[in-house]
Amino acid sequence: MSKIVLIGANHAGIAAANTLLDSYPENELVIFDRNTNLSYLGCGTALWVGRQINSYEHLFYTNKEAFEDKSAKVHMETSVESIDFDQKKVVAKTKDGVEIVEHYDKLILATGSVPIAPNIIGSDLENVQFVKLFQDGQKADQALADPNVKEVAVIGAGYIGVEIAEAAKRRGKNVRLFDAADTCLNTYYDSWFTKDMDKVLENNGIHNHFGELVQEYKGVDGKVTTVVTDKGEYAADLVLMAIGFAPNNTLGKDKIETFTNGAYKVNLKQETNLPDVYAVGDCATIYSNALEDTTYIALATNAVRSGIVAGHNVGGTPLESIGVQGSNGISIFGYNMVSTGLNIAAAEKAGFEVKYTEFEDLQKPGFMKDNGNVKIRIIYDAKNRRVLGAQMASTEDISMGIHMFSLAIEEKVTIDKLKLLDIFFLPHFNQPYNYITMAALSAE
Ligand SMILES: Cc1cc2nc3c(=O)[nH]c(=O)nc-3n(C[C@H](O)[C@H](O)[C@H](O)COP(=O)(O)OP(=O)(O)OC[C@H]3O[C@@H](n4cnc5c(N)ncnc54)[C@H](O)[C@@H]3O)c2cc1C
Ligand SMILES: NC(=O)c1ccc[n+]([C@@H]2O[C@H](COP(=O)([O-])OP(=O)(O)OC[C@H]3O[C@@H](n4cnc5c(N)ncnc54)[C@H](O)[C@@H]3O)[C@@H](O)[C@H]2O)c1
Repeated sequence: MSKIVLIGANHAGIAAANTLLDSYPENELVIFDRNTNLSYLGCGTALWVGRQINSYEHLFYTNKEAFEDKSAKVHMETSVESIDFDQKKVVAKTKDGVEIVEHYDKLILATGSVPIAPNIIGSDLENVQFVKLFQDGQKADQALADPNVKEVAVIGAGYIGVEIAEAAKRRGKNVRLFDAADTCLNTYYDSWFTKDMDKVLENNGIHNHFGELVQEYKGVDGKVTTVVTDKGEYAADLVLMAIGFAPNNTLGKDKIETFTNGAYKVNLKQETNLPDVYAVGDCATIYSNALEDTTYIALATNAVRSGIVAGHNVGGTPLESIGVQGSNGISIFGYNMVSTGLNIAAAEKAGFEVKYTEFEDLQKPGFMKDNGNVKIRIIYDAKNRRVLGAQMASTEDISMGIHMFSLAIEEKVTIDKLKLLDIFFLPHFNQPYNYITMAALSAE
């Protein structure tokens, strides 16, 4: 029997805890989390704040009691302040200032990520906030309910920014979306796709300010009123900041080996360089099959999988992660985009000699009603023809197709293997000369 201490009870920590409690109940598990809630699905923030779903109630999928029922000791609203890795001891403080000391045989760090705080004057003004925690969602929701809040500025047109800009627009606000890059979602998609999403945003009334750098927030009586950029000044009653996540590495950064961005470096078993210390989710690195190297990708899906892997290793069953492709998707005003692996910029940055093939067509035969256009691009290594990435976009639900490319990247499939791949045909779903086949066939 081992005593296991787990720090952080959100998606990664929960997956690790459930794996341990369900498969290795003989161990003792102590869980710490500094928040009031656990298991909040951030992916639902924009849906709820934008009133595409009525409330936040179902955005939590478990609670403290569920872990206590399985005999875990759970300390909520208790922040771990320090770890003595030599003495195998963690020191935590409850919200009332009471110190708790726990020794461990094995430690799992699941402390997640923190939003990157841009260095902008006036960031401490009222109604300037991040969009990460449930509490952030509540604050944004309340601000949007205020009829005096008419102008909303969103900083960062990545996944959170684009989603929350849509939400604010759905709440009837005048929305400006700022990004340093010259298009939205630039880290996930090539401009052939992002330019379409830029148009979708504009057509739905969002003002895109791309290639524009925010420099200052000005306010009156402590409350934000204005966003100042290198190109102009704009009224803003609410500023929502989303320029990415950084790993929350405060507890271990001095002792544990870290990646370039500070994430705890882990191997395929989620082990850090310190014996009996594991790291999972957004605070840790991950192995990318596209890069064939270690990288950092903050996604709930990765968090859950890494938590399961760590849970088994800590429990005593050796298990290696199979790596990830960073598969992701977004749906904005009915326009869907999905991607996996590397886009062209990321592949070139990683040193690949890149080729790509693309195709655009109706999803279904022309005689079918309710039919939409589909765009697909497949990126491959010019030298060994290995698939490195894929992107697809449509008003249709094309989401499931990207999983095939995820597996293709994982299994190092070449573009040529996809040319005559057996893909079924039924008019309700696709065309006999479907877009995946057509893109692959036309690869140079
Ligand atoms: C608005 C939004 C939308 C998103 N949408 C998606 C999506 O659609 N798909 C997707 O795959 N991903 C999405 N993500 C990303 C996803 O939420 C994160 O990748 C995921 O939450 C990572 O889980 P985690 O458990 O590693 O870290 P976190 O969720 O950051 O959790 C870390 C936990 O550790 C606790 N903690 C930290 N330090 C301490 C300490 N010292 N003591 C005690 N407790 C501590 C925190 O309180 C927290 O509960 C979204 C994120 C946001 C914010
Ligand atoms: N649908 C999904 O899968 C989903 C949804 C939300 C969040 N997430 C994940 O959560 C994490 C955080 O999301 P996010 O949207 O904060 O990050 P992100 O990395 O998706 O986007 C950050 C954006 O901010 C921009 N940026 C960076 N510095 C800037 C600056 N100084 N000024 C202006 N713009 C700047 C970047 O160009 C980028 O477009 C990501 O890993 C994301 O994948 C995923």
